[in-house]
Amino acid sequence: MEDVDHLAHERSKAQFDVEEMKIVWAGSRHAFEVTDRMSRLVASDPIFRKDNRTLLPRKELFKNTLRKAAHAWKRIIELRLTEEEASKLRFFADEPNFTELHWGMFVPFIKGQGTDEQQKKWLPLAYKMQIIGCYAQTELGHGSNVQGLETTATFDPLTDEFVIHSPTLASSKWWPGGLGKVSTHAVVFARLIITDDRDYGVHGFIVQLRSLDDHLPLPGITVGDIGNKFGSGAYNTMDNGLLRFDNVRIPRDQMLMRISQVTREGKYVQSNVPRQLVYGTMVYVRQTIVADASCALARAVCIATRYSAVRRQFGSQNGGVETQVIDYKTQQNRLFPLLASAYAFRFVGEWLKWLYTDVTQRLQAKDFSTLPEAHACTAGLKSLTTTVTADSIEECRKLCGGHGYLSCSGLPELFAVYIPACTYEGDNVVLLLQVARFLMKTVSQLPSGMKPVGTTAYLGRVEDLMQCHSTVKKAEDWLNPSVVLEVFEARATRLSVACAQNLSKFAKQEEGFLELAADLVEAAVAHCQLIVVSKFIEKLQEDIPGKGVKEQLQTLCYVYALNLLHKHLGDFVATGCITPKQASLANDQLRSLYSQVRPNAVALVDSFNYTDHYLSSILGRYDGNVYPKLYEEAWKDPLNESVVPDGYHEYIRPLLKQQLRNARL
Ligand SMILES: CCCCCCCCCCCCC/C=C/C(=O)SCCNC(=O)CCNC(=O)[C@H](O)C(C)(C)COP(=O)(O)OP(=O)(O)OC[C@H]1O[C@@H](n2cnc3c(N)ncnc32)[C@H](O)[C@@H]1OP(=O)(O)O
Ligand SMILES: Cc1cc2nc3c(=O)[nH]c(=O)nc-3n(C[C@H](O)[C@H](O)[C@H](O)COP(=O)(O)OP(=O)(O)OC[C@H]3O[C@@H](n4cnc5c(N)ncnc54)[C@H](O)[C@@H]3O)c2cc1C
Repeated sequence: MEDVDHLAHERSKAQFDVEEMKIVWAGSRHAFEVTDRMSRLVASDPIFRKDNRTLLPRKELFKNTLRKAAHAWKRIIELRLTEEEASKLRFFADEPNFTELHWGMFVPFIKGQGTDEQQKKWLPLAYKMQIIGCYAQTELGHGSNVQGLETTATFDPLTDEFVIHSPTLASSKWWPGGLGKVSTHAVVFARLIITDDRDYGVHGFIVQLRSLDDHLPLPGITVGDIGNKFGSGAYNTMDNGLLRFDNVRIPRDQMLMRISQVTREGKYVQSNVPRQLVYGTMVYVRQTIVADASCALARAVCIATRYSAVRRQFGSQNGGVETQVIDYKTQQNRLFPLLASAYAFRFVGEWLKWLYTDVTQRLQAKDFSTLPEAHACTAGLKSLTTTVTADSIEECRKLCGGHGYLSCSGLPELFAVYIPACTYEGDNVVLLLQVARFLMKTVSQLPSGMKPVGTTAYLGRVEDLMQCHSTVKKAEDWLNPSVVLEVFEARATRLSVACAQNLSKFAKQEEGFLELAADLVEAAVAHCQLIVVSKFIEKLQEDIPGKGVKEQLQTLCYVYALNLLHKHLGDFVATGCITPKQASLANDQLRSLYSQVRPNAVALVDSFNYTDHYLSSILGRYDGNVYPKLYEEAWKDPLNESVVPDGYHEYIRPLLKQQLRNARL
């Protein structure tokens, strides 16, 4: 009972309107209403229970996932859910499975790359799940280097077909989710080869893999699961697959032909659009991954914050209660920046969604001017937010001490499910190098008078930003958005310009890129952090209703920015943006901001509006009733089904007897 009181007391200290903050977090009143309804629907349905997930062997685990996915689809149809509601329902069901790839990559790929006729043919089948699709790009030998893929699609003019073939072992498709055991169809990336033996590079094709009658692989197709992955439960609910083609024939009209076409005569026709549009689905998914990062981070932070308020260690005097661990400054210094990051990533995710919608509309009007920026922003922010989120989930585990290591804390499985986000949809370092390429191009165009726009507009003020020195004289001076923004802009500019100057010393730019890659990645990170800070500041310019809500967000914005400044002090001081004295004032200010966050911390994580079902964590329970539930949970473990364990007679008893005999000798 004592623990329950702890959280009620915490909630009573909040200095803002939690219900209004829930709406800010959700993005709108409508989004809040849908999210809330869907999360409760899932939580109240016993088929979606997940407390036994880490204990199931793979085959049972997988079958159970299929059951849940089928049940989710049944509910979506029965309740006539909208696309938005259906996607929320799948999100809260919280179990990686083939439907993510079907709805998240297969359908978007056909929408983005298919002609009107192709969309008319394939989309209705996919929407009704009469076919199930996946995204088969990566191969055993190549993932990052998409241009290096080896699968071939050779046009045969005699039969008007493409022949899909895996010429080497390394060309086997490897990793696609949903491929191993479920998908009937795949979008397959293959090198297009036309009769003249000319290689036209990588293109997307729809290939049927399994019979729609008995689910057996079609002739020429070898397909299976790639095996167990990191952690128990976790991402093993997904059938990541392998796939080989032995001269499999598909009709010509199964090459996705919105961007380029092969005619009946075998002529290659390139529409008047950049060829990079074939990567469009990756841009789309990277943008959704940024939004998901804030959810995963918020989930870990919610668990760690509630538990830190419940957990007490040391400090008891005269038999009184001990100190809540959340009151230790070290705990605050580790936890509150993560809380601030969850909010920061939420807002930058909202902005990125806007950017993606904007670039999509422009592309439809044949305006390709913002495509490079959209690629750089989605790649860079995907990299930044997933790296921070993965590291932060592990930090939250440590913040929960020993109990964080228990499966029932929810953190080990969250970590195991989340960490591949640093790799899929582009390895995070490879993606940062793309951002660096974009920055170097922008800097190199400055002398010709080119005015950068969008997220690189600050580089247009390169001369000022190379010179400026922060004016901060006392700690409170850091509580000024333009002061904060200026130092982040100056640091990003100076790191980029230094890289550009070093690059110019190389005779061949590509050699310079290889040699300076580590510095280039640091410049890219600085640029991406600046985007997050600036979008948080922009969010604060909006009219935000609700008592105290804006003030809390302001505090979190400064925590986010000043903590980054503290962590990357080397950059800020070495590039001369701030002095060591100003850095120390920033740290003083940060400490005082932690004191402002402290009474609001539990309410700030309540604002995520997560159900106990979604959190699946005894440490993060809404009611804070941790110890009795931990005790109860321990007894549910299969090892506790018998008092004396299996194996006692074979292995423990003889050992003990042996010891006894030895002792008597
Ligand atoms: C219950 C919990 C749930 C958790 C939440 C999960 C939800 C989300 C579901 C996710 C499920 C995961 C599924 C995973 C799927 C996958 O992983 S699919 C495979 C993804 N693969 C990759 O991302 C490969 C990464 N590699 C690349 O993207 C590219 O090859 C590259 C490295 C970016 C480019 O290499 P390069 O050789 O330089 O490229 P070129 O092809 O030569 O292009 C050069 C120019 O093109 C520009 N460019 C590159 N990419 C794009 C793009 N996408 N859009 C626009 N422009 C692009 C590039 O900047 C160059 O431009 P210039 O310099 O101007 O020439
Ligand atoms: C859980 C999961 C799900 C996936 N789902 C799918 C899917 O549905 N469909 C699909 O097609 N693929 C999928 N993938 C594959 C995924 O997209 C690739 O694994 C990813 O793009 C990374 O490529 P890679 O494996 O070739 O890594 P590699 O490129 O081999 O990376 C290995 C190391 O080399 C470094 N490196 C590589 N190139 C460079 C460079 N140029 N400069 C500096 N360092 C470099 C990387 O940073 C990394 O440290 C999935 C992967 C995972 C883990």
